[in-house]
Amino acid sequence: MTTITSIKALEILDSRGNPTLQATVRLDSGHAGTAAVPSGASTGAREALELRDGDPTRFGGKGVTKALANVEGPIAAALKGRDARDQGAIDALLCELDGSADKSKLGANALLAVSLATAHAAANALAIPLYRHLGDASRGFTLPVPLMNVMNGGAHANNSLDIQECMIVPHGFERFGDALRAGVGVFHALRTLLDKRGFPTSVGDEGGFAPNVSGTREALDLILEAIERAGYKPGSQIALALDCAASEFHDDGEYHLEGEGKRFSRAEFCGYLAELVGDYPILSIEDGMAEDDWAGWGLLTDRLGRRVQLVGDDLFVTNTEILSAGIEKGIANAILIKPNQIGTLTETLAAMEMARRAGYASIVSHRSGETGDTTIADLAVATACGQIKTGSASRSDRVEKYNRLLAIERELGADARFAGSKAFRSH
Ligand SMILES: C=C(OP(=O)(O)O)C(=O)O
Ligand SMILES: [Mg+2]
Repeated sequence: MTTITSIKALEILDSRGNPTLQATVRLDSGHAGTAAVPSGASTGAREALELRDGDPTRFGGKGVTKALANVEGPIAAALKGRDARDQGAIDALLCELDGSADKSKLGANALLAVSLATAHAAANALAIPLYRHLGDASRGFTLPVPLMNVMNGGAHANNSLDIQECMIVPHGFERFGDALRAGVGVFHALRTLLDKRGFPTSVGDEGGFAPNVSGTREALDLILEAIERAGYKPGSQIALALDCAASEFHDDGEYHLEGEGKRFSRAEFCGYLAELVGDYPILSIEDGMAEDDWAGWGLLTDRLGRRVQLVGDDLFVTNTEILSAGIEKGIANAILIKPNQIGTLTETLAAMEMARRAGYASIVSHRSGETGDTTIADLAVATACGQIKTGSASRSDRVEKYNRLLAIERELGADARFAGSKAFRSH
């Protein structure tokens, strides 16, 4: 009933207009599962490789013809006849087929599209939602707190803001739907406020506004004002989070905030972030130091690790080998989870489990180049990790994930739990 009979791939477009892969896995029962892979802009150097064609005359080298051929060729041949319910064995076979440390032979995009589509196919054949197929009903299903990126900067917009993401965190609510409604209310209030102050209200890659503010503080002041104008309490109901994506402005051992005209040593940048934490209700800072500056990460964790969530994205790239080294050294206290950084669902779940055992939080995340695929919403609920980062409320590629979470909350009814403020209590 769940034996794989065929695998097909389709080149589709992501939210930046670049080609990406969608795979469909069919089973002998007649059921099928489809999934599409996203694509990052501020990628970590140690991410699994996204296979691109490199032909500059077609989509500037970003074509996926080779990855598509790998799905329909060697991957389909090897997986035909396998049981889609055995995700671990399917993913192990995918890794074995590729055989490289960074998935560069077949491409992490080819592998992930098939890995996720297999999970969807199995769930469909079993007639259960994906979160039930991936999760453990005995642990219960928990809706995550949304980390909503309302102000875009860095590699995600062409404005003056060096910090890549300024997010709102609606954690002080009883239900996911209430938290989302509050977050969206702030987004609308921020649009009105920016318009009033003469800023453009066009948006960046993740759907947040992208004004030319004078620096991080002006961005955070505007967001705090929007929270109040929307009728919510900053801090206790809606807090703030940052993704510095600091690897993007780390050069020659220094951190350069070009938009603010400032350069910092690692200790000074640590001090800059500590002052922000002192002055604003910031719950979480992602990539506050560059991925190759582990000494900086040590400083930052010593200074702020007991007060705020410190998230490794480019730092850990959803990779258990790198995460275990970080845990050993005691750096950061949370990991961002992006399935396409590692290439299979099983390896993604392994990173989340390793984090959980070490007391590190996991935040399931989109990429800046997205599709309508909503797998990450089910993944966040299935693992009860408590947090999801999937952009703002103004682009359908982001809204799809929020709408999927609303549907799950409705479906779970009285069994639906919301992670709320508890998601941040470990620090
Ligand atoms: C989502 C992010 O951006 P990208 O997909 O460009 O890495 C991020 O850095 O957390
Ligand atoms: Mg990041």
